[in-house]
Amino acid sequence: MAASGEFKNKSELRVFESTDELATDLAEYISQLSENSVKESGCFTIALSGGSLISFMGKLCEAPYSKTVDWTKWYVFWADERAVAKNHVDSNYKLTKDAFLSKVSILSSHVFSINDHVTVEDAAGEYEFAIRQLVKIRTVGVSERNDCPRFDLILLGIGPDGHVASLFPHHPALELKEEWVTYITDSPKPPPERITFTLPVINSASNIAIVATGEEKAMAANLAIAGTNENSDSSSLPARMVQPTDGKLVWFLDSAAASALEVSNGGSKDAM
Ligand SMILES: O=C(O)[C@H](O)[C@@H](O)[C@H](O)[C@H](O)COP(=O)(O)O
Repeated sequence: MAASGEFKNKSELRVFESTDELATDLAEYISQLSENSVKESGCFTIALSGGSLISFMGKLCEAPYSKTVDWTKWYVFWADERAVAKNHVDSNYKLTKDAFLSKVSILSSHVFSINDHVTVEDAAGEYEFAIRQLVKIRTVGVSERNDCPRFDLILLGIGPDGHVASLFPHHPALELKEEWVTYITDSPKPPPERITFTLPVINSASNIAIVATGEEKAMAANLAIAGTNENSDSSSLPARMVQPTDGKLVWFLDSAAASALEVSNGGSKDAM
């Protein structure tokens, strides 16, 4: 690791010289959380996003993790999904299935993909209902501060515009307080119809990781991490609104994505 450090609200920043190093550490991080959650509650609930993130999870499919992770205890969800058929090249489910799910032994009954046969509105409603049932029986934990699900880990990417999941700058979906899942029909990043966790659900997770690689993410990552201007409109940068209420946030950046970070302390980037 090139640098690491803790910053505001006990969040952690990890910067890597290469995406390969990042992927190695991300696999170890996820496997540790899985082990701890299985010990504590008998299962591991993880929500994934789309984009490059999934390729960085590839090392989990290799030794030692392929054998040491207790895959049968995993419950897989999506923090966001594009409203396309599951075999469409834009589908986050397809991306995850091809690159990850098909290579490890997660039970198919533990994979909570989003219905692609109904309208985006109905699919969002069904997905929230499914999560509510799992919260009721405590397969998914519940936040003590609100009635939100408390996923063991939510993995997010970030767009150059600072979006996370399918929560885009200035979008009214950022304001939702009661809903767990919502849908949008006007995503600036194609495809336009998407289903997404709301901020209360993201922020109720026990652990949140945001993975950013490449120079085009550098400005957004800096603004979200340094977040110096408290008075600025936070909805202009959804990633800055990721603030776990009672959990831990870890940023995984490669050196290109970390290149605009204004904070640095002898290379440790921990003066935030
Ligand atoms: O389905 C999606 O589009 C996403 O979940 C989205 O939030 C993604 O994670 C970011 O846009 C980063 O994507 P990249 O890592 O590919 O840039």
